[in-house]
Amino acid sequence: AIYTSFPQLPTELIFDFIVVGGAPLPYLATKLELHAAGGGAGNVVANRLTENPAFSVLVLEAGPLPEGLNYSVPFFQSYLRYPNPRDWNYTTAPLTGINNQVQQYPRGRLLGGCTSMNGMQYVRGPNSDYNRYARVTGDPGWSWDSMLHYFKKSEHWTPPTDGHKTTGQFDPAVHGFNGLVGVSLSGSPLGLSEFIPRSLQVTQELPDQFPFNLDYNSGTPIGLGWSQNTIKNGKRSSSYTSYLAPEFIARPNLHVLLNSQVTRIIQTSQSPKRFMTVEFAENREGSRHRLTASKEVVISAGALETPKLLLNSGIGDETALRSFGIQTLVDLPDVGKNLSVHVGFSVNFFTNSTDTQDSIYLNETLRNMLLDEWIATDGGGVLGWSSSTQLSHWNRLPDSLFETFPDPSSGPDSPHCGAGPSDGLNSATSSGAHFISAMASLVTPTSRGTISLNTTDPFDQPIIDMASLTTDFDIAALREAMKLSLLFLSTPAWDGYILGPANNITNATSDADLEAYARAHSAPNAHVVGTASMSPRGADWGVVDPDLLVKGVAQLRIVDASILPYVLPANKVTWLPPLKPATTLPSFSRRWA
Ligand SMILES: Cc1cc2nc3c(=O)[nH]c(=O)nc-3n(C[C@H](O)[C@H](O)[C@H](O)COP(=O)(O)OP(=O)(O)OC[C@H]3O[C@@H](n4cnc5c(N)ncnc54)[C@H](O)[C@@H]3O)c2cc1C
Repeated sequence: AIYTSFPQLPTELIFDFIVVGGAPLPYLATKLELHAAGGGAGNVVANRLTENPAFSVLVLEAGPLPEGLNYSVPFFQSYLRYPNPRDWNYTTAPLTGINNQVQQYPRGRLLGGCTSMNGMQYVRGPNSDYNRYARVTGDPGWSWDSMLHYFKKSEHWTPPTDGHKTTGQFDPAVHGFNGLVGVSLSGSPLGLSEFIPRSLQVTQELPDQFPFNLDYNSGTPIGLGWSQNTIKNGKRSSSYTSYLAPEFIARPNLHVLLNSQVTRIIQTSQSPKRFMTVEFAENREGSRHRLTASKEVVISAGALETPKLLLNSGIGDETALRSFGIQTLVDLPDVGKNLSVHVGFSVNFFTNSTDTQDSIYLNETLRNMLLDEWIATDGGGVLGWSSSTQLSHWNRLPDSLFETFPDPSSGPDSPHCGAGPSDGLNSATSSGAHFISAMASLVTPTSRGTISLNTTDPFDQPIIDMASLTTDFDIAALREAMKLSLLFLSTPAWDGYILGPANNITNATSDADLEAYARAHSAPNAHVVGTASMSPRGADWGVVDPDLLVKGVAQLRIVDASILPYVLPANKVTWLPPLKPATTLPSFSRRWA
């Protein structure tokens, strides 16, 4: 059952497992299935554990349910951005690499977490990155060959809503057809008349830089291919809609308590150290409640809240904890360190096409008409697709860059940058114009940030130091990524389609100009990981072992994105702070061609 407040929770219940927060990425979901015998992850853990009627599981979620059409209609994901009462509404610490900007940073505070409000792009990442996880942790269970089976197990490949023939748009051999997370190609006609054929033409005009890739989720993502999204029959497929679907919520041994933020986990034994009790409250002023698990506490609070929760519970760096007057119960210096996040921005061009997604943002009548269609056809039409892009590409950067810098990628099949043109601005706008956007996004960042306490009040946000673009490599690499994006839009394929650039990009003529442009327009994007990183069993660094148990503690597991030692080069910009593009047309020369 789902309860919305603590008094509704039946007092006679006893829980084997208490899960804090719930919303793993698809790839984490699969990993937890890999470890189903020993533990699990967020809603996935709760689902898989309660397959066994002998286990009783409680999920504690800080936020409410995702209610309302915006959470279900894929295209409306842009309307879920800041400010949103179901978002944590964070702001970053000043971003020293991005001209000291303080930026909004979105995170879902609702059941399903970010999977209930994200961009829905389904991108697994390269095989060599999983093999690096296996190498770095000493656990072959993290290798691509081990994971592929679980990717397939978690996935429910679904035909696009328009029923078009998908031969040549994906490789069925690498997909799963019987799992719980819906994945599909676009069923939307948007951009079909011009944008998509022109984009595909680029793969013929510049096959070395932009080869066509049948399926970027096959383990070798380089090239341009058809986007795959976690959408099922034109509706968002989140960890809530899939792993907590009504047939699972009906299980008598699965309980979800909403509006309950865990404020601390409390030590219950010294040798071995156990933290089996969770303390939680509805809000800052609310009464503190406590519940104790008999088998495990499983933390799935995400890469920002998990380290904060550990630190407030006395698990972290002794010196830092002492400065806040918190007694150190487990000295784990790496809690909150190693934050790794993609960074990028969108280069926007005016187009003379009106067949772009801007029309839907600009025209309320059209929007309502499309919504009527979506409702009447139960998910059909343009709104049944995420408001990002139908094609994506991933690229390696030029070898010349690695004469100066070591290559941070996991191997030759792993990209450094993710891009992909978008038919329209990547965010809702009222600028009155039509755009084509070229995302430039660095997906192998070498900058590392931190999450640290700001105060000891668990209802205060932590200090979120993303540290984006603070290494020489990162800024040089983003500059090269930007050149690639501009190159993509410079080919004859776009003749008669692109009118000229917005955002003054033509003023950037030298590398120094491009870097300045990147620093002025970039944002750390929404794919933060690494703040409670895995390391080999017995290592004196890291926070969890490869089976995700917290080092030095028994029966306490972390199963969210914070455990990944490196961010996967597996996505591109899906969120940007609101853009304010110029509405006049600057002069434009195709200098990048
Ligand atoms: C705007 C946006 C767009 C994105 N687009 C994409 C995309 O297109 N494709 C993609 O793969 N990824 C995307 N992502 C990233 C992806 O959604 C996240 O990486 C992923 O959801 C992280 O999962 P998680 O379980 O680590 O944390 P989260 O999804 O953040 O879940 C954590 C959950 O724990 C709850 N919680 C936190 N603290 C507590 C506490 N103390 N007590 C109780 N509950 C707590 C939270 O409310 C939340 O429900 C996007 C993210 C955002 C924000």
